[in-house]
Amino acid sequence: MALLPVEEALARLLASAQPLQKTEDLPLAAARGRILAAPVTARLTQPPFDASAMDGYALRATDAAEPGAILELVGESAAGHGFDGTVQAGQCVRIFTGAPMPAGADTVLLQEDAEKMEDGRVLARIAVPLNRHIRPRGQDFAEGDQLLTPGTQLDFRNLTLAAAANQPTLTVYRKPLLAILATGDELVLPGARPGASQIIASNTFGIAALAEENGADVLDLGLVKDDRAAIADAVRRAQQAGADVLVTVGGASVGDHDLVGAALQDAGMVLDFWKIAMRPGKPLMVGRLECFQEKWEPVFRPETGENLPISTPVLGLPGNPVSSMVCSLLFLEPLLAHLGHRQPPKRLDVARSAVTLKANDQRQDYLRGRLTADADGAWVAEPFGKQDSSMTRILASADCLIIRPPHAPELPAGNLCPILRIGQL
Ligand SMILES: Nc1nc2c(c(=O)[nH]1)N[C@H]1C(S)=C(S)[C@@H](COP(=O)(O)OP(=O)(O)OC[C@H]3O[C@@H](n4cnc5c(N)ncnc54)[C@H](O)[C@@H]3O)O[C@H]1N2
Ligand code: MOO
Repeated sequence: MALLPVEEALARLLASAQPLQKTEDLPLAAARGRILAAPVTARLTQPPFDASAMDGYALRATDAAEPGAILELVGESAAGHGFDGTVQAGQCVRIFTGAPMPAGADTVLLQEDAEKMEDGRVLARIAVPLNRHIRPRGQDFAEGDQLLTPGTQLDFRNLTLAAAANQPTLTVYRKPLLAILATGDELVLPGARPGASQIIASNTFGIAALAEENGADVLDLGLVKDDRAAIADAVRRAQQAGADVLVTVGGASVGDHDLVGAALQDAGMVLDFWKIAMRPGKPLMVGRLECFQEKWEPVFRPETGENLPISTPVLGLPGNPVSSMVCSLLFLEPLLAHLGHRQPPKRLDVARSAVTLKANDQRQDYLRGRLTADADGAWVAEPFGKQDSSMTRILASADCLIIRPPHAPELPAGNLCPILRIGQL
């Protein structure tokens, strides 16, 4: 059977999954990184009044048209305490940054350009043009303005704006819930003393970290033995918890103990595809669990007028840690972004290969490599000599995956090749 190309597999996975519509209201302080689900509208006009942008004196520009004008000081306007009267001809009011402009005044004399005289009057050393250092009412936004649109990822910039718009809570999309199930009789948790033939289960931790970086919550279903009934039972736990995505780890290949595909189908998974033209990660399995939970409302599609049942995507990842992580980067990350209405990180880049890359076979290869910058600041990628998909230490040292398309001819050193950046972006 021909293996499915990576791009086609990803397109099929994304096409079968609908962005989640569940929302929640969060206080501003808890909303960082979340995706807005409803527009943010200004609940007031900002600034709410004409305000001074500097410390100085508010006056009428016609009174200080020439340097050397002398003005009578009649009061003070401070932030939070405006001046109640009206500035008349020949008068000025002490004013501070952010304070309301008093009625009658139409400009501000900077404190550094003024001199307080012994008799209490104020000398303007310079001519003061009209409207100096005034922030007009509504300069930032007006009540009712739509300031942020759904789909915006909330960060320090737009959270400041939402707060200024007097919105104490924001409606955001709920985080997708990813359930992770690791299978294998040989697995024990980190910290345990492994018996003969046992190994430490590491994949869950990397997958969970990547999922959380991509805006998901994680439900760790723990370690499950190579047993169809036990695996199917764990799948039901994921469904009962309302998981939006299920990831299984291990048991995806063809060995006698690779039972995950059968167990998932026992639990109601409809298989979409299995085995991809990629290395590492060939045994990746993708399917859907139809769900019957009441809390999962059907999705209404206005384009077609139909109600679709919610179906939960299932990714069956291969057990080798590097295969698991490469499949998570290529498939789980874009899937979670799609479900959560967010943009996945921009990992695709190009680099010059530091070595000659050999001709490739039919599987798209993702070689773990190190990145350095050349004298011009362009990336140079060097693959590690060993590419075994069990080697976590090499994965942890890798800054990139060098992509070798199917049937790519030999690429002499110094030529450009596509890469996925996997270190700090
Ligand atoms: N005859 C064939 N054998 C294999 C094929 C094949 O096409 N024909 N494919 C190979 C490829 S490629 C991969 S990748 C592996 C994937 O196998 P499985 O998904 O069935 O994974 P397991 O056999 O369960 O485990 C593989 C390896 O990874 C370790 N493992 C499993 N889970 C974890 C975990 N949570 N944390 C850390 N390590 C884990 C497991 O102990 C094994 O060493 O199959 C090849 N075989
Ligand atoms: O494709 Mo497996 O993922 O070689 O290691």
